[in-house]
Amino acid sequence: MSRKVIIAGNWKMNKTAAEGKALVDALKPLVADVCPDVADIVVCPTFTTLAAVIDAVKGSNIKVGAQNVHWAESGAFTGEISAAMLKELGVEYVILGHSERRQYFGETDETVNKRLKAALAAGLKPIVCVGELLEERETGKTEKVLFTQLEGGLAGLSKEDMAKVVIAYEPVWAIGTGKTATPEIAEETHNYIRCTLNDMFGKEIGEGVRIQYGGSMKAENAKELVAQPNIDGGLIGGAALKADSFSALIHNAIAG
Ligand SMILES: O=C(CO)COP(=O)(O)O
Repeated sequence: MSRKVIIAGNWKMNKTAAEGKALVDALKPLVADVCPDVADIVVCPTFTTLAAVIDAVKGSNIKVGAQNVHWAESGAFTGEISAAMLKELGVEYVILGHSERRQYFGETDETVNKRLKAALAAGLKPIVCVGELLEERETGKTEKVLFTQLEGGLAGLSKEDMAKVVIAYEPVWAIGTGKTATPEIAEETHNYIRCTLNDMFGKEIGEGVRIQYGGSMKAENAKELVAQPNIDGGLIGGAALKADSFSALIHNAIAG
């Protein structure tokens, strides 16, 4: 099954609204040649930068995602943002369960699952992150960890809902470290994720789910990674913070 490439920039806690607009203004002409049928290009700014970026991408092939969403519709949840609030702004995608949220903010598979259901109910397209720690890989626990994250994070989803979900495989040891998983290691793990999704939701759904790689992906390694049969794009941190490096990465990934 052919799956459309999806390259998403996770800006993390970087870029004010003015800086985000400047980045998108610089990126637009550099990626204007990328046909929307060939690849989805997404940028995921902070909540406070979303509105400026949504305005700046108008008329371009760049889509916008948020970095988190709360599961409740509204209520006494100081500091949180609902799915309806994101939808109203014009947000299309939302990153869920990033390892930094798991590590620093108490995110669990259960809360990822609640956020995921709220995002889907509101019509947002979720990017669900999974990935193992270095110690887990070194002690042979990678598949067990990924299975638990997928089983818990995707619990109770219908096939129809799963068809709308993107999975991001981000080995925690490769995030921001400059250490990329080799294309072989990444493909082996993506293949495991694909097989797990096939078992959970049936092949007709699992084979269609896009699985991004994330962790020190850059222009230099994007082509080889995305050339792997089960790697359908990337979730990019550092290399997405500059228009020229992100554009080069996107073009190389599409060539993969
Ligand atoms: O965490 C990431 C994207 O969500 C990856 O970050 P880096 O590309 O900076 O390693």
